[in-house]
Amino acid sequence: MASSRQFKLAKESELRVEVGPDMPLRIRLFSGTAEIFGTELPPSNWLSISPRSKIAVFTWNGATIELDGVSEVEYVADETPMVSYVNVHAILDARRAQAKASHSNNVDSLQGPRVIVVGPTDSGKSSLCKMLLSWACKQGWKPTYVDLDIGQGYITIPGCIAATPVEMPIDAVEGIPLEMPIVYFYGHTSPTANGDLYKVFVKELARTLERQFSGNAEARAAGMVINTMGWVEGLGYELLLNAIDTFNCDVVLVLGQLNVDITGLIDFQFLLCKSASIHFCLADIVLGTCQRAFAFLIGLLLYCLQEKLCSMLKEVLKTKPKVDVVKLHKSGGIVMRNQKVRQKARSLKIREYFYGPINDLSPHSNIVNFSDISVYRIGGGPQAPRSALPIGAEPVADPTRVVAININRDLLHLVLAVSYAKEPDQIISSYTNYPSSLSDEHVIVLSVDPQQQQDTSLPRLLEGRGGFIKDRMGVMVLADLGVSIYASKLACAIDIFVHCSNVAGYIYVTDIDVVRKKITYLAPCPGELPSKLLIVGTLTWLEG
Ligand SMILES: Nc1ncnc2c1ncn2[C@@H]1O[C@H](COP(=O)(O)OP(=O)(O)OP(=O)(O)O)[C@@H](O)[C@H]1O
Repeated sequence: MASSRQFKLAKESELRVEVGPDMPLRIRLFSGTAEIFGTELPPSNWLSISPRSKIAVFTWNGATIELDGVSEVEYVADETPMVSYVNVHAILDARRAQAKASHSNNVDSLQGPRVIVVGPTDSGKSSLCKMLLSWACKQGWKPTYVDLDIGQGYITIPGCIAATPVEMPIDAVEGIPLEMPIVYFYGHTSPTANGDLYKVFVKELARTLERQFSGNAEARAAGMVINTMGWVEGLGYELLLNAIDTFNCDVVLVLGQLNVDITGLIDFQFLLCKSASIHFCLADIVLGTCQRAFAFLIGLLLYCLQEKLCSMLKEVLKTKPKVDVVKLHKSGGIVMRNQKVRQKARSLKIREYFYGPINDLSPHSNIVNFSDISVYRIGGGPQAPRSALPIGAEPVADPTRVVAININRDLLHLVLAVSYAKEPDQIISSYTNYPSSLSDEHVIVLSVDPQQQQDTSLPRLLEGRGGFIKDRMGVMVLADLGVSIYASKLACAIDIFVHCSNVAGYIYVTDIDVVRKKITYLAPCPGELPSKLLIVGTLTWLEG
């Protein structure tokens, strides 16, 4: 659909648009008021919406919207879940005010709402997060956005766990301005690559935010909005529970309930045929029926997943009366994305990092010698020798071990993170915190020097460097780095803290010259890298 055209929206309706793959689409508020995912459109100005975007322009009181350029799909829908979303916002707003008042009155200071949005893939989690954040900003709050979605990360690039304060409604084109985001580079787009490392980063991020909140009552009262992955079964579910617990969440919003908007589907069907004056032929009817049946089945699947997720969460969280689990409809405008489309979305997000959301940035190509940088992978390598493990236990890979890797052509087309760490052992380091008195809560297997296997005295262990903690065979295992393991039936509760370095940014490897030992990379800005310590995962990108 090309050329300029207008849509008159009645109150509480929305214009849904899917931009084509090649050209941006221009959009303008002609009259009335309207918003894109919680951010109001400025009057009269044309906005350029990036290719492949799918957006909804919603109006509370009625508006006329003008479009200019090519789109794949555009239609108006008057059934939306927006009223339920804004009701959630109103409750969160009241809790923020309560938290602020408790701080000013010097009574026991309450924390602002910590909302986690969960649901299957394509249930509208990121869009709802944007709305809740933008509406909160409109009321003058500065909530913290936490993005745990390594598959379709919004704050920087996929493969990261990140957080940033949001100080103004999120720009529909440019996204969140990133002043000082906290970013940990996990390096993979699936948690199966290293689920333990994912948890380590989640814990570290929660701890860092907690520290910031303790010195900033305003940010604490504004609370957090946490986006999550769409994987809600098996390990995905375990990681959700872990996140709810680690961030001390008190509101769990479960998205995905079936709300099949039949009129929307029919409209969509018309639009697919790309003609307003459509003449149904048999093929159209068959195609339409298949699509409706397919959409219905997908909807049913989502419904089952959401029902199951919601009842599982309610059951598990019933011991925590302060946690509200709320089920919400997903919007009928969301189109399911297949693996290929999701991969393309990831690729666009990485491109956006280097070139900007509207191609307004110029990345720089640089060349360095192999000897000028060091590349590390996190995870892998044996945790401890078999001889040092408890009888019957198998050595496992250490999820937080930092391993130096050889630079070779395997790095080609990978995205690497530039660590803020000064030394390799600062990329991830850990320490233990022993309680002042012992309790019977845990049986701990602690590590000691293999040469002195009988030396299991606590003072000696205090000198050791902690590794990671893992629940195995009903015991907690603390594997020490450089010191191997010995089972000692000590009854005590200990905390292990893992400190991870934030990352400064990313580079993309465009060429490796093994003969001249030189690496060519793309960086967002010119000049030397802020650190020579780089982290690699499995995140690839093919430019173009
Ligand atoms: N009301 C709507 N109308 C049209 N498109 C929409 C609407 N709401 C969301 N979308 C689009 O649908 C797509 C999926 O939505 P969103 O990213 O919010 O889902 P998600 O659950 O976070 O997905 P994922 O599981 O991949 O993280 C996005 O491109 C989003 O812009």
